[in-house]
Formats: sequence, structure tokens, C-alpha cells
Amino acid sequence: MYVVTAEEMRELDRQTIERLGIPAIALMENAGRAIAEEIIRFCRYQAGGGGTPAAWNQAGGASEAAGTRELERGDAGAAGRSRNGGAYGPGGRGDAGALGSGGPGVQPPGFSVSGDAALTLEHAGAEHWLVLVGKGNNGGDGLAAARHLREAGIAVTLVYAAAPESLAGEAALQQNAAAAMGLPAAVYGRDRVDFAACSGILDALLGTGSAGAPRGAYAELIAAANGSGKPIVSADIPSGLDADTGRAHEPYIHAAVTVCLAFLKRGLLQYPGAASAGQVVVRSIGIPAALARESGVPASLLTPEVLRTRLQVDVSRRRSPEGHKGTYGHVLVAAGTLSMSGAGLLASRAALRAGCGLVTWALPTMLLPYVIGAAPELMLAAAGGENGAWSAGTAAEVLRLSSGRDVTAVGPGLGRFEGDGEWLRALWEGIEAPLVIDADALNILADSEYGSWASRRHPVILTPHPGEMARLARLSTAEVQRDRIGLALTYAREHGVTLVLKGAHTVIATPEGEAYVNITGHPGMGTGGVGDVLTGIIAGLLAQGLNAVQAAAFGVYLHGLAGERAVRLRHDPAALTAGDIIEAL
Ligand SMILES: NC(=O)C1=CN([C@@H]2O[C@H](COP(=O)(O)OP(=O)(O)OC[C@H]3O[C@@H](n4cnc5c(N)ncnc54)[C@H](OP(=O)(O)O)[C@@H]3O)[C@@H](O)[C@H]2O)[C@@H](O)CC1
Ligand SMILES: [K+]
Repeated sequence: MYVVTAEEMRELDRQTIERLGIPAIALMENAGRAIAEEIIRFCRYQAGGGGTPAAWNQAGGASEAAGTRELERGDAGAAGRSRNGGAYGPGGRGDAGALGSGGPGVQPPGFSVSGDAALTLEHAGAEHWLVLVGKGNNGGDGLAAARHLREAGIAVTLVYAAAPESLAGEAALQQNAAAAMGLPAAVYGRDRVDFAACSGILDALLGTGSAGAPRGAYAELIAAANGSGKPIVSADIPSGLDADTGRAHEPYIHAAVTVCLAFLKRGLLQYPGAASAGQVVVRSIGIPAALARESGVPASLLTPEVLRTRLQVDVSRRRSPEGHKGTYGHVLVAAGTLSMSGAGLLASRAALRAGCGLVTWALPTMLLPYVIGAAPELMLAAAGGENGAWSAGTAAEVLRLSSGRDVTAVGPGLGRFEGDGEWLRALWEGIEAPLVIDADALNILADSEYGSWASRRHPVILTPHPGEMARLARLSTAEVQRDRIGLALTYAREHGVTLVLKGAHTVIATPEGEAYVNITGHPGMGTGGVGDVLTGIIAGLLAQGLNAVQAAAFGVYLHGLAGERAVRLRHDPAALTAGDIIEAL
């Protein structure tokens, strides 16, 4: 699933209209219909007592059949499984439009009529929705949706943020149609608007054309909608949100559901915007995904389907019946000090659990006796150093150990030491295999002008958390978090590395200028050692022959999935430790 900026979305709109000849009004009609269907589904969900996301998913099979793709994560085993299967049919609510009520077999043979189930709502009379209409195309989408809601028997009142006569283009056409249908309308500031009397609010104030903090009537309507306590469904993005960065301009809509149109907007994956969107549903409006591919849209959501089809990852992780430990590669981990030995141990154990054949853990010599037997599957290699710490002189031994290994991971629990810049440079320039750089090794890199180091034939994967990223990019952490996708794309391209920017919705960016945004994981994973586990997983996958982007993306995906599984086993997210994630792999 592609993830776009407002600018990219406008270009795709333009190409659909100009190259394919599909009129803008047709796209708006599709958008309005999709929004109305999702509101109806939401009404059903609420009438059923609300509840879990699973209940929300079941609240309307027909709209799924029409192409809804929710931000839902399947596990790798479910990769590509269609969510549409069996969606159309007696689904607890979908029979409202069917002719005849006698059950199977009573209809005349060869004659079957079914109604527009997705646009039909039992007990619609109990609903009254306010539709907040901005003067751009987002407002036009809302007006088109309002007509469908009215057809479904739902009472609607339009609330214009600006004088209806100020709408232009397709939005003006929608305004005329709504007026011709006699939809009740109020203009904010001129007419009284009773938020208390409605059952829900459609936010069609501002979309991808929004700039800066909402002004005037827009700001007042947003504040009133939030203050009403009524559920809000947002058209495309919650009004007030920056569609690209997820920055939330005050005031901004707190939505229960966001019906995102055509392609996922970057701002819906980046915080704090991601938290204000509620359940995100992406609905097709007739803009072909092929256009996004041809135009080189760089960002995608990391789904099992993307892993399988775009990245060509074997998500089933098949093992060869003839395989042996030599088949699955050998990882060298250079990590750990006396006070942080656990980081090296976690990374090494995670590499094994990721499926590689062998792992050698290189560590300061003095540390070795203490960790013997901690993980009997590991091989240990004393690398020298002093007092259980690394030293510049250990580079030669790490280089020697790396020869014949399929990948080297360096950094977890490494600490800083005299000459560490030259130490890392020797590894960077000397290791003839992929290199995964994490933790303290990233800080060493940040203090080095590594652009002047000899270029490598084999890939480098950097796995910074936002603080490490800030040091690498010479920004503040807040600046890193302001637009994680944009920064990751730029940094990876400029430095020729595969970048894994960790945090909620980890971003994987490639030197070729592509980015993948992960949505597996759990807030309970914010605990020491979790990053070391990820480093080990990525190294373990590289050793098995995955290329840099495959290993980084699949590693991040599996790591998040294992975190979710570990939280379920633990029952309390706060109790999760990094070791639990390894066990859940
Ligand atoms: N194009 C297409 O074919 C399709 C488009 N689609 C839909 O259109 C949406 C994009 O529509 P859009 O580009 O018209 O912009 P939109 O978000 O409605 O807002 C623009 C208006 O808001 C105003 N305004 C801006 N900032 C403001 C602020 N801070 N505070 C107050 N006002 C502010 C600005 O006024 P101005 O400042 O220019 O006077 C202008 O009038 C997109 O999200 C999707 O829903 C889909 O149907 C697919 C087909
Ligand atoms: K909106």
C-alpha cells in the first residue's frame, strides 16, 4: 500500500484526470460514496455496542468487498490472504436490500436482486449527522457523502464553514446537488448549530490542501466538534493535521475513524497525527495503484503483501529439506562490555532465533569467562581489550574473525573507547560482508566524517533510535520526530545506507530512495535491550542470504510481531522484557 504526501496525491489526481480522462467529479463521487459507506458501517458498529477493533471489522462486510483496505496487520503466515473472502452475503446486516425474505430457494430461478447493502442502515432514523463542510475539495467529498447518507435514511445537516457561494469547481457542483436535494444547511456564524442534537459528525473541513493552523470558522468548528463528545469521522485526514508530517496544528480534530482516500497519507503514520486519526480506513476512489508505481512514489506501508510481492521476501521462511547449519549462514557479533554484556548476548541469541546457522560473539577477553554457558548455542571469541572493555587494538581481531562470516553486527553494549573512530573505520573499510551498525557504534559514526571513508562493496544497515538519529543527522530529537519518513528517505539516499529509524512506526529507508513504514509492534516494547534484539534479527536474516532491504524490512516486521505475541503471553505489557521477544520469535 503506497503512502503519499499531499504533493504526490495532487500529482496522482492530475494524472488520473488528464492522462486517464476520468473527470474530477467522478473521483469526488467515489470519495463521497466511500465515506458514506464507512459512516454507515460505523453506525452499525456502534449499534452493536462498539467494542473491539475485531467487532469494527465485522460491522460491514460489503464495504470490504468494495475494496476497503484497513490498516490491519496480518501475520506473515496470513500474507496476502484476502480480507474479502466471504464478505458478501448474510453478514448479520447485509440483507436489507435483498428481495424476498423466505431464505434460500424461494427466489425465482435465475432472478436474484440484492440491494446496496453498504449504503443501507437499519434504524437509520435514530441517526442525525452533522456534515462540516470546508470550501475546498475535502468539503466537496463531504457533500457527496451527505447525499448518500440521506438516501440511507440518515438525517443530515450541512454546516458550511464559509458561505456556500464561495465553493468552486467540483465542490460547487456538489453544493448545488445538495441544495437541489433540499439537504438542510447552516452557515457557521450566521445560523445556530446544535452539536448536542446530533449522533455523529463528518469532518470534511480541511484535507490535503490545508496549510498551517486552522483559522476562523474552521478553528471554531473543530473546537466545537471535539467538545461535543460526539463521534467524528474524518474525510481523508483529521482537519488541522499536516498531511505529510502528522504535525497537529491546534485545534485539530480527534477522530474516531478516518476514511483516507486513494492512498494512505504520510501524516496518518507519523505522530502525533497518527494518534488523532482513530481507526484508519483507506478506500479506493478510482486512482490506479499503477500510477503511484510509475510516478515513483517512494513510501509504502510494510504489509505481508509488500514483503512478498515488492520485496520478494519468502515470508513463510521455508527451510530446505537438505539444509544444514552451513546453509543458513554465520553471523559475527562484535558487542558487549563488562557492564553491558547483556546487549551482546541478546543480539547474538536473537540472530540464532532469526534462523541463521551459526553465531560467533566476539567480546572483550576479560568478559568471556563470565558468559560461558549463558547461551550454549553460541560460539565465543575473545577479541582482546582491557578490563572488559574494547580498545582500538581489537580491530585486527574483529577483522580476522569477520573473514568467512556472512555478516558482522557491531555496536550493542560496545561502549566508547580511545581510538574508537579508527576502530570503526577499520571495520567499515575492511569487512567484506554486510555490516549492521547499532547503538554505541552509531554514536562513533556520528562523531566521524564517515563520508570520507573508503566506500564499501557490501551494504551497511544503520539501526538508530531517534536520539542516535539526531546525533547522526546533527539535529535535535524533536526535529527527527517531526518528519521521520522524510528524514529517513533523505539520510539513506545521501549516505548510501539502509536506514532503520526505530520508534513507533519504524521506518526502513534504502539508498535507492524507497521507504517502508512498519506497523507491527506494541508500546510495551519500549524497554532496554529491545533494539539489540532487532540488530540480531536483521543480522540473522542477512546471514541467510536476504539482501539489505529485505533483511531490514522483514526483521523489523518480525520483531514487532514477536513483541505483540510476547505481550499477549505476558498479559501485562509493562512486564515485557527483551528476552521475551526472542522467545516469541
Ligand atoms: N483534487 C481531487 O481531484 C480530489 C481531491 N480529493 C479531496 O480533496 C482534498 C483536497 O482538496 P483541496 O486541495 O481543495 O484542499 P482542502 O483540503 O479541501 O482545503 C483547501 C481549502 O481550505 C482553505 N484552507 C487551507 N488551510 C486553511 C487553514 N489553515 N484554515 C482555514 N482554511 C484553510 C483554503 O482556503 P484559502 O486559504 O485558499 O482561501 C481552501 O479553500 C483531499 O483531502 C480530498 O479530501 C478527493 O476527493 C480526491 C479527488
Ligand atoms: K477532513
